[in-house]
Parts: sequence; C-alpha cells; structure tokens
Amino acid sequence: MKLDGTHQRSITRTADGAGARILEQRELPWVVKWVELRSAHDAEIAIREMWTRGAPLIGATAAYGLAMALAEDGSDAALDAAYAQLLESRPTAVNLKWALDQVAGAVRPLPAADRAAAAFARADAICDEDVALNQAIGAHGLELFRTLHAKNPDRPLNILTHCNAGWLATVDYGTATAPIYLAHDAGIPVHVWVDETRPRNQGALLTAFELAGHGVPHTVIADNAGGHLMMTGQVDAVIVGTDRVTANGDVCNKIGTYLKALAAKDNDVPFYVALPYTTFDAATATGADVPIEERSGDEVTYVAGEGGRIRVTASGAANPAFDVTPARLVTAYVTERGVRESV
Ligand SMILES: CSC[C@@H](O)[C@@H](O)C(=O)COP(=O)(O)O
Repeated sequence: MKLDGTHQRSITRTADGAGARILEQRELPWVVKWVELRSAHDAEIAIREMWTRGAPLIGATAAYGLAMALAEDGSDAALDAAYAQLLESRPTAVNLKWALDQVAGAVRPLPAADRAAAAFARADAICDEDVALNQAIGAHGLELFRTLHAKNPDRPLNILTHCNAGWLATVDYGTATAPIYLAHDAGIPVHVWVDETRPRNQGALLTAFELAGHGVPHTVIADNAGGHLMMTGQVDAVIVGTDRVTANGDVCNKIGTYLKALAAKDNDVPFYVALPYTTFDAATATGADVPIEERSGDEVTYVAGEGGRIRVTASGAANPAFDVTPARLVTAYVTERGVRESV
C-alpha cells in the first residue's frame, strides 16, 4: 500500500479483532509497512524500538498490548506481569501509564474470562477518545492561529514545530499539528518551519511527510536554525507536543524543545504546548522529577535516511532523548478545554 501522508488512524484493531495493526515508522517515509502486533511482547518491542512512537500512540499501543496478554491468560498474575512489562518499555511519556491504568482499572473487577474482551473495548475507546481530544485541541488552536494571523494579515502565518506531534504520534490528527491542519483547511495561509529533530529526525522524516500529505507549505530546517529565524522576525509562533506536563506546568518533550523555548522567550515569539489531559501528570510535581530516557549513542553517531544509515562521527556519543522546558517559558497550553496560560 502506498501511503501519501494524508492523515489516517495510525493504530487500529486487526481484521480478526485479536491484535493491533500499526504503521511501522522506522523507515518512513521511504518504506511504508503496516505490521500486526499479536502479543504483549510484540507491543512492548514496537514501543521500545520505536516502530510506533509519540506519547498518545505509545499509550494506545500499550493498551492493546495489555488486552492481548489477557487474551492469553486472564489471571491477576498475568495482568500484573503484562502491566509491568509494558510500563517499562519507554520511561518518559506519561500516556503509557495512563493507558495501562485505564485498561487495568476497567478489567480488574471482572472475572478472568471476561477481561480480554473488556480490555480490547477499553483500548478501542482510548483510541476513539484520542481522536476526539485532538480534534478539540485543533479547534481551539485554530482560533489562536486566526488571531495571530490577523496581526499580520498580509503574510503567511509562520509556525515553527519540533519533533513529530502529528497523526503519526497519536491515533489521528496529532496534537501540535491539529491546529495547523485546521488553520490550513480554514484558508489561513500557514507556513511551517519543521525542525529536523536530530538525532532521529522525526521532523524531517515524519512531520514533513505529514504536512506534504496535507498540502501544508513547509520548510525543513536544521535544528540550530530556529533561533536565527526567530531573531529575524520569520517565526510568528512555536507549537510543540509533549510527553508529559507536570503539576507545575513544566513540559517534557523531545530533546531540543527547551532551546526553542529559550529562543522564543528572548525574541517575544509565543511558545505554545499542545496536549490532551492524558499527557498531564498531576502526580509529578516538577519536570526535575520526570525520568529522561537515555537512548543508544548509535542514534547520534549514525544518521538514517533513504537507502540506509551512514556514520557521521568516529567518536562515541550521548543521547538524552527528552528535555524539560520550564513552565515560565510557556506562553499557553492548547488543550481540548481551551487555550490556557497555566495547567
Ligand atoms: C503528540 S506526541 C508528543 C511527543 O510525544 C512528541 O513530540 C515526541 O517527543 C515524540 O518522541 P518520540 O521519541 O519520537 O516518541
């Protein structure tokens, strides 16, 4: 199947209802491959090795993983073991724990034989809800963008984004991209600066692919270009997604987000964070308490692109995958309930 970047659900149940079908994202946009996950182990590997990624989509995948585990064995012991196995597949996105808690909470009061069906139903509901949340985020973000564009109506609204917080990172529409898609569809001339987002290049590979599929004008930039573009008046707003917003409003997101927020502050460019309630972690006080995933240095020393991987340094590398943007640098949070200055 050819995928042209037009948004669609990035996770569904398999045709027989017993598994989950996901887009294998590691070789996008060069290779389009849908794969079927048939066990909790499959789901764990898909999350850990980033076949699937993005906070809400990680949660949805884990929810189906738990359902698949219960289809094999509906006991308390199996539930607890699969919960723990899936929870440790990636540490930073709080949607993972949220989704596992949703499914586990729904099935625990039930007899073992009834748990799998109820877990699949809960996972389906999580997916449906994610789509609705993102549409609501989009509707509120659209009005925000309309207001911003009215300040400079004679030129396109220049939005900068980091990483991929689009339909490939959620069940559909995306968080940070939903307002962009709706603004474009509403006739607001939008142009997006797409941070390439080293080391894994989710911007250059995934966000650009999505925007092209939707017909949104965009330009991929090196991660280091954003500060210059802001200083020279070429960015009207920054909008990013997030893996976890803590009780005080700190924002954990893909490495490099913090530097964009600093540059935005210094240049009076509004910095927006799009999130559904499933990404808000009221139980964690500040960003300093969020576990930051440390991934393999190979993701830095090699760059993957069309035709394979090339080595870009002979030295070793460190690879912290997320950073924390302090709440004081956030202009507003774009949520399904509206645009808020604090969480
Ligand atoms: C709506 S997705 C928000 C975040 O999860 C996204 O911006 C991000 O950082 C994804 O990181 P990834 O490491 O690709 O899973």
